[in-house]
Amino acid sequence: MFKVLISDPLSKEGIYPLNQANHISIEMAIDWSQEQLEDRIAEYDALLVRSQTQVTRNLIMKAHKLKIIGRAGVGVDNIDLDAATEYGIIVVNAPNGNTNSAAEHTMAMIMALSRKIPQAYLSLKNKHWDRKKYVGTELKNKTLGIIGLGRIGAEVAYRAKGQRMTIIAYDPFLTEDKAEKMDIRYGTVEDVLKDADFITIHTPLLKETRHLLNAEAFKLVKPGVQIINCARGGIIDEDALYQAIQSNQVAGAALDVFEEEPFYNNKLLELPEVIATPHLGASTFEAQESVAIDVSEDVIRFLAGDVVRHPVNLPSLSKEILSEIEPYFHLAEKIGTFLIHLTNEAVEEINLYYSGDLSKTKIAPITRNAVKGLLTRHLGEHVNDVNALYLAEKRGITIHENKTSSTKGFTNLLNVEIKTKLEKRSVSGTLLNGLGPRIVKVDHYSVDVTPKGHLLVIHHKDQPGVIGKMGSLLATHQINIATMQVDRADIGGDAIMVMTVDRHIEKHELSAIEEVDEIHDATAIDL
Ligand SMILES: NC(=O)C1=CN([C@@H]2O[C@H](COP(=O)(O)OP(=O)(O)OC[C@H]3O[C@@H](n4cnc5c(N)ncnc54)[C@H](O)[C@@H]3O)[C@@H](O)[C@H]2O)C=CC1
Ligand SMILES: O=C(O)CCC(=O)C(=O)O
Repeated sequence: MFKVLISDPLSKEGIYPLNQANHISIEMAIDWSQEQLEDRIAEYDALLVRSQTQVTRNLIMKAHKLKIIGRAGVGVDNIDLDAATEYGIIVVNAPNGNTNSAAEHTMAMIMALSRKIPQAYLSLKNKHWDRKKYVGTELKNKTLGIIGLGRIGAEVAYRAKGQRMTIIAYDPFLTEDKAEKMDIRYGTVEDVLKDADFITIHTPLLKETRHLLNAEAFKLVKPGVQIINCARGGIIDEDALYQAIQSNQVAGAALDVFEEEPFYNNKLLELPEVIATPHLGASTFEAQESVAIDVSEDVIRFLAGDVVRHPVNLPSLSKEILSEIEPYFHLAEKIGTFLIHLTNEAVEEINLYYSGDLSKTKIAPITRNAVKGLLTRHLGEHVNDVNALYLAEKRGITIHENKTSSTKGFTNLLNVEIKTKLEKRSVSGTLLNGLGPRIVKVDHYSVDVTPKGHLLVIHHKDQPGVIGKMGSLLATHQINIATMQVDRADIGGDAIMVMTVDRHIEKHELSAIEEVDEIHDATAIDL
């Protein structure tokens, strides 16, 4: 039974798939303090959050069973992604479910700001009928500057065009061509700051976007500009915004997000030019149901061993590419496991050569599986495709991926080579149509081995009688041979035997094998 902990309010309808799933139990922790979370997190396999729970390194370090963190929403700035990756925990989010709601909220904020609706409502509630104080600004023919033209930014652009606004946008991925197709003006951040009557932000909170709107930026804006932030607190320097409003450089601001959340005191709210909502951009029934369904389904998929749809700390793959490369994951991992048993030295370099069909496909996920196979022998089962490359890099192991056209007669071939201070070892494998994975080369020896079960790899001198001696020796230890492959460099030279046997071979049995004169070494590999 997998235990899922939900620590922020999620839509009941949205978590229906989790409630229905076999082998999954759900526990709610909406009212738990951070200390309670840290005390109990070790019991859970999955954690589902919105933006409130702070998934810190400290929490992650205590989450010994945790395999997946689901963020019901877009921004993952409340999750320590580096720590999650380091501990092999996959993070998934729900990037599409709240786009519409966040864009609609932004439009509501732009209109409320331009027509001073919240201020007028408050005044009326306080029994004042004041029509002079609340004169607004039309949106028609005004310029809306959008910083961050991703999913939400683009939806805001479409809607603002409905208000007959002119749009200027900056996004590092926006090209002039794309802007032209969307019928908007392409500009730099400075262009947006200088030309816009309203500026709305739709970037994630990142190192590069922290305090993107700061005192320097407010010096560049059109006097009287109005600012909207429905993305993340911290993208605007709140002190600088306060000063800019007080000096009338900025006429007003509509804020859904703040540097510190939740808060009960923020000096910006003392300014009559500022209107605000408590992080409500995604708070609609539709968005909440949709994001909760998306993360619940990804958690179910992941716990069932299937591939997730919206990974944050792993590149996501289209269905087509995944179905093409997934069969190689198993082969790559087995090659890695086989190979690491051929050396007792520390690996310094891993070279992967992809040829045939493999040279035409996306190889990074296959590499991760090979590295996972290589590292698991010494680092244990916590190595997975999320942290394999990170763990290799931490250990100073360099990884080189190569695509080659030479197929050596195979339609697809993966050759993995490791280098240590003293030696270079390599194993190649292929996926045979209809027959599954095969190991076809061990160093320079050709073999044909199904990478499955208990293997015994023996390096020996090519002499009459060695194979017979091995058969009798294994028989005295009650070890049954299922398959055997032999290859040699030259007649009477070095040779290899790769056997599949019916059970795990113990250390003392390997020592007995190595006592045979013609045998150089014997290695047991369980795949
Ligand atoms: N208030 C709320 O309840 C909600 C807030 N959000 C926030 O909105 C943000 C945006 O969401 P989406 O549009 O779905 O994400 P997205 O990933 O589709 O778009 C973000 C865009 O920002 C751009 N960007 C990154 N750095 C930039 C920079 N320095 N300058 C300009 N553009 C930059 C990216 O290239 C990308 O196109 C989220 O990261 C989240 O923090 C999202 C949903 C609800
Ligand atoms: O969970 C929420 O309501 C916040 C949504 C949000 O900010 C996001 O999806 O990035």
